[in-house]
Amino acid sequence: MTNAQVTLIQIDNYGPWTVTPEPRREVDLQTLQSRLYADLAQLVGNREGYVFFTRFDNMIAVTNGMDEADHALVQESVANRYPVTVSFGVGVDPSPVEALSAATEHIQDAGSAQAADRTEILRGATLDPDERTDDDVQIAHFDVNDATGKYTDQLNAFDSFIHIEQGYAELMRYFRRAHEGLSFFVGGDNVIALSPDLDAAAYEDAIRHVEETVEVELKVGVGQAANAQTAGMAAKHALEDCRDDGDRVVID
Ligand SMILES: Nc1nc2c(ncn2[C@@H]2O[C@H](COP(=O)(O)OP(=O)(O)OP(=O)(O)O)[C@@H](O)[C@H]2O)c(=O)[nH]1
Repeated sequence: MTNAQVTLIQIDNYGPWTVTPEPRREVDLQTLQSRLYADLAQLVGNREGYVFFTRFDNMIAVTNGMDEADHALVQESVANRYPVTVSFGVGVDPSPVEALSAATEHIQDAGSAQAADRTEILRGATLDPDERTDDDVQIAHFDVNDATGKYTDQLNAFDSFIHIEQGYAELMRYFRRAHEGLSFFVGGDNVIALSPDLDAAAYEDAIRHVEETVEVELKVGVGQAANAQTAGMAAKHALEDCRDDGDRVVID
């Protein structure tokens, strides 16, 4: 049974900061955002979690295994390195959507994303160590079939990008609505999803829907473990099994 611990990461008062005292150079904002993401990926990754960049000013992390003190250390590290701070809301639930909703409520209840006096919030409960199990996190690693042969080596780079993004857009919407999973584009032709306890039929259904709707063919490897890193690595191996055997879905 899954029990996802999801942390919403929000840059504090970032909108006003980007235009104070006047609009800041876009290249500098892009650099700050990508470096902050990279640092968070390391800080959370070193504690066996995953971070997804989503909108960059809001990022979503799978933090099973991290307690409140771990979260506070990450916040402190960001505050020491950057001209901005981050707030964290944490939620736990068998459904990733519900966990993220709880995490979001904690942040929203503390004040607006653009309130100067709402900084470095850390709210919500982490999973009690006694309640942790070896299958709290289900991770699915989706990949477009032969993206290189069909798109990258055939079309111009922008048209390839449109195909990949359309596949992602349809998957993210459908998978959230039909199966309560949260899927995130992670680069190339890859999408990683945080799922509730799903079986192969659910993944078959999602892949069929995307293929029928936007004609993008996917395969998926699925892993389940105590934390995101271990589950994600199992998912990658399952994806290799898909490649070897020509399967669309392999659950580790
Ligand atoms: N983030 C991430 N990106 C990956 C991973 N594996 C591949 N990629 C990216 O995806 C691109 C396409 O690689 P593949 O998915 O292996 O190639 P493909 O042409 O789709 O072939 P098949 O997946 O075997 O059907 C690569 O150029 C990388 O950018 C991964 O594990 N994680």
